[in-house]
Parts: sequence; structure tokens; C-alpha cells
Amino acid sequence: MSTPAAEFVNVSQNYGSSLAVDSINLQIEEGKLTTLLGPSGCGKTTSLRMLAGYLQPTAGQIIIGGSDATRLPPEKRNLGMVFQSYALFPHLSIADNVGYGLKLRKVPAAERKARIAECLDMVGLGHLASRKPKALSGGQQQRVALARAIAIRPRLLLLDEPLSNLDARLRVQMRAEIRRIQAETGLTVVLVTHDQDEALEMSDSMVVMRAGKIEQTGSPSEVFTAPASRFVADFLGYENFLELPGRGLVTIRPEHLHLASADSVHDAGGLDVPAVVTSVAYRGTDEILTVDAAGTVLKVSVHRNSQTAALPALRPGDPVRVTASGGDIVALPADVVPSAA
Ligand SMILES: Nc1ncnc2c1ncn2[C@@H]1O[C@H](COP(=O)(O)OP(=O)(O)OP(=O)(O)O)[C@@H](O)[C@H]1O
Repeated sequence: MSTPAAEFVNVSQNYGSSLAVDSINLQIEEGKLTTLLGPSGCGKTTSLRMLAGYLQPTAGQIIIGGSDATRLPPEKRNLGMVFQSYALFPHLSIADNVGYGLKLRKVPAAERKARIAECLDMVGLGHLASRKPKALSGGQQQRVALARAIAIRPRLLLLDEPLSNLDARLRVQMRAEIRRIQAETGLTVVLVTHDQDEALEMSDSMVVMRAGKIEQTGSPSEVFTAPASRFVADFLGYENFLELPGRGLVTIRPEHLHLASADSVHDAGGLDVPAVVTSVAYRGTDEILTVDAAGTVLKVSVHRNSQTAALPALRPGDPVRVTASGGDIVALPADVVPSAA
């Protein structure tokens, strides 16, 4: 790999006696989108703030572009940042908001104008350049914040939960938009999120954190198809965990479990266990059935389509067989429980 855009070397952060980030080592690849993913309190924001220079690591080094940046103040790191709250200047026009960092850097007026126009076009807001932030929707304000961060041509673009204040539909739309902008500009982006779907959809590389440590890194498909622990699997929505004789702990997604019927999948390396239906939840095109297989609770997602519509409706108490094909059974290494910090 060429020189990483940024690197954490044995980086820790203590808040009093609590260890928020515990000796992490991480390389951020140039020109890629890396997400820091994990539940609330796992240390994502603390890591990003150390990368940005707003927080000094208690131990370790932050390397940016191959040089030690641990002691560099934020303004010397040439980074663009977008937060959950857009933090636009209310009294400035959209164009002046986007051009703010350029003015600070004494970029000549003509070039400033061109870059403002280019960045606003990139986020589809060229026509609103003269408006004030309060005359824009939340999604539009977030786009302005993005344009402002990109305008300075940062070495790294850091995004801290940038989509979490947007409604569900806009959030999905903005994921694709950030991805497109990243591809067009070739920027190195580090995104903090607690949303696994967002991370899976947007990342080149995912970093799953837990209690201040890195639990797994890899491409979305690597992490998704081979979670390194029960914690990662759980976080990615694998709901069924069971001990299989000779195979140890495995997990199977609800949509990969089938209720035995004439067309159910069953192969030699697969699963086939008797169970009893305990509840049925209707979810539009899907039904989530909870079944009890000799004391193990399993969730089975049944997709209602033209083939399954004819299946008889199941009710609590009905006996069933639960099957899965061997390829859908994911083996999990023994989980490492973090020591109490
Ligand atoms: N200023 C602070 N003082 C004391 N403890 C803090 C401070 N900031 C964060 N922490 C603690 O450090 C740990 C990591 O926090 P951090 O904000 O990095 O987590 P996070 O993964 O970004 O969570 P969230 O998604 O909720 O923002 C948490 O236990 C948190 O309570």
C-alpha cells in the first residue's frame, strides 16, 4: 500500500480514569472512504477529534500524509469537517459560507468565486447561492456544509454523523451523493456513523469499534460475510446465534432461515431442526416468525411473494422445521469480552 493518508499509531485517549480510546492502530487509505462504525460510546468521535486535532491523544501518534501531526493544531492540518449540526454562519449567504475558509486562506477573489460556484454545483445548490441558511431545508443546509468543507480542497474530509439529523429518505439520498462527490473529487473521507446500513453502503473500508478498541476492519463485504465476533455480527443485524455440534457458535440471518416445506432449501452441510412457532409479526411484504428450537430462540423472515403467498398462515404453537443451507451458516470465532475500563 502507498503511504496512508493518515495513521493512528498506538493512540489512546483517557477522560479522567475512563479509557475512551485504547491503543488503536489504524491506517486510512488515500482516496478511499473509511467509516468508523460502532455503538454509542465506543470511541468513534473521540478518534475523529484526535485526527482533526481538537483533542490531543493521551498516548500515541497521529500521522497525516506520512508526517507526525500529533502536536499540530487543527488549522495546520488542512482538513474539512462536517458535523451532525451543520454549523453554518446564519448572517452569511450560502456563497459566503462556502467561501469562508477560502477567504481565511487569502485565496484571490476570482478564484474564490470560481471554487464557490464549482462546489455549490457539486452539491446541486448553485441556484441558491445568495440565500441565507435559514431559508434552506435541513438537507440543503447539510449540502452547504459539505460544499464548505470541500471548497478548501482538504487533505482529508472528516464527517461526524453528518446524516443523522435528516429524515430517512433524505439520508439514503445523501449517502449516494456523498459517495458520488468522493468519487468525483478523489478525496480521502473518514466518516463516523452508528448506522450499519450507512457504513455498508458507503464505505470502501469499515472499522468496527467496541469499547475504545478496533474489533474488525475490512471491506463491507468482508466484514458482512465474515464478522470477526458475535459483537460485530450482532451489530450488523445477525439475530440468530446458536451452538452447533462440532461447529461451535454460528449465526444465520433471519432471511436465510427457511421454514420447511416442499421447496425449502436443505443440504448436507446445512441446518434442519424441529421448532415451535412462538410469535408472528406482520411487516408488509415480510413476516418475522419467532420460533423455539429446543430452547434456542430463532427469528425467521418469510418474504411474501407469489411463491410463498400460498403457504398456510402459521400461528403460535404450530410445529415447524427450520432449515438453512450450509453456505448461509456463518461460523464465529469465540467472542472476546473487553475488560472493564
Ligand atoms: N469530554 C468528555 N469527558 C469525559 N468522558 C467523555 C468525554 N467525551 C467522551 N467521553 C466518554 O468517552 C467514551 C467515548 O466517547 P465517544 O464520544 O468517542 O463515543 P462515540 O462512539 O462517538 O459515541 P456517540 O456515537 O454516542 O457519539 C464514552 O464512554 C464517553 O462517555
